[in-house]
Amino acid sequence: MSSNNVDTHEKLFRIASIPGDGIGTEVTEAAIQVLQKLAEVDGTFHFEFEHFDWSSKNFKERGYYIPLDGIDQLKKFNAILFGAVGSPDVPDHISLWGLMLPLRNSLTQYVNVRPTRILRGTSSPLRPEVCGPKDLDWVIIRENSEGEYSGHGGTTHAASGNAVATEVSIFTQVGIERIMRFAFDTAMLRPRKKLTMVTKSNAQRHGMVLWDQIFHEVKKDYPDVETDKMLVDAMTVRMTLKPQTLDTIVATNLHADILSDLAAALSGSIGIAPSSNLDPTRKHPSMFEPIHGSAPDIMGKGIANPVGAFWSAAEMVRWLGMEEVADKLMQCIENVTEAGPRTKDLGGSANTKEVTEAVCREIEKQLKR
Ligand SMILES: NC(=O)C1=CN([C@@H]2O[C@H](COP(=O)(O)OP(=O)(O)OC[C@H]3O[C@@H](n4cnc5c(N)ncnc54)[C@H](O)[C@@H]3O)[C@@H](O)[C@H]2O)C=CC1
Ligand SMILES: CC(=O)C(=O)O
Ligand SMILES: [K+]
Ligand SMILES: [Mn+2]
Repeated sequence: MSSNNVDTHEKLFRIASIPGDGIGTEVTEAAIQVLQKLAEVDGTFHFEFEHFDWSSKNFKERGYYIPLDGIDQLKKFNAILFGAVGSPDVPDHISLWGLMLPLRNSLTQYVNVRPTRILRGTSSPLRPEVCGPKDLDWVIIRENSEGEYSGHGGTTHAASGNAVATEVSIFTQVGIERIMRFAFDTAMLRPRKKLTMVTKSNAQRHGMVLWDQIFHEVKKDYPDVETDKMLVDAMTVRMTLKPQTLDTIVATNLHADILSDLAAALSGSIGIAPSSNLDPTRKHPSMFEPIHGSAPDIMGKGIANPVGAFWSAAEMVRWLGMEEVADKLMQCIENVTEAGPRTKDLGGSANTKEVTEAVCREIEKQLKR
């Protein structure tokens, strides 16, 4: 069927786009271009994008990131494509708590899935004998709603010259159990059926001990999953020196935030790493974004690697139920990481636009019916 002959049976997906700041806007625009090309060439589904200008620039003018009815507006969409938030002229805790974290919290996106592997044609900065192309293939399941990013705490006594600040981590049985079950379910779907749980339950003696206990309980329901546990400090060593011993990983909000940036670097670049902020109940839309931030050091230059945003878009397509299309999009992305053009972080000299156009050409070539 030609793309100008619209069939009423074609699926329509309504996507909210929140590009945010810095390179978030650059890679989101690129991802939308790729998704539109995908829909056009495949011809069995459509995307309708609505753009939300919830940026730091508008925050400075209006005094808010998300308008009062903003979360309700988002609830009408099938999914959300997010860029990044953060600007040198707004304190980072204001921008993160003005946009990113309220979205994850209000839409009960309690899981953050962060897969990492070495894409075709790229390599790890680790020595080849430590990490060959197939030696790093992980999925990090990050708790995305509580823990160290609960936002509870305060500052007092500032005027006394001895300020007191608390940053309270909150761990709940419900929150821990649901992330554990998601992690075990994820491990079950992977060939190695292997789950490593990360905590710091030697020094953090309450919340992390509860993590250990609940992990132990939930494990009984998954006899086919091979498990082990690591303290987060030692985990950084194992990720770096024995990457092939890991597969699925579950960790708290903070620990997994840090470990996933490390994972991205070990797989070649922060610029390729995707994430899915999921509401597994599907009551609310889930949100897809590269794991990187707004990268003020390279914003406006047009050189950001869009691959992390493309991979996130592929995960969105998968979440919307189109497994095969998602796989094809990943193949197209990897055909480009393999043959080039590549951006500077992957050792090339191409800009965002050139990589985006190359992926669009691959889609034309590979998906033409
Ligand atoms: N989910 C979000 O919206 C996140 C927002 N942030 C915010 O972003 C701002 C900058 O944070 P940083 O700590 O500098 O982290 P960052 O991820 O923005 O940048 C770290 C380094 O990686 C490079 N980089 C990141 N993405 C890249 C890409 N696609 N292509 C090529 N190079 C890339 C940057 O140029 C920089 O040198 C801050 O305001 C921070 O709060 C940070 C992380 C996540
Ligand atoms: C905030 C942040 O760094 C992240 O969600 O990855
Ligand atoms: K991001
Ligand atoms: Mn992060």
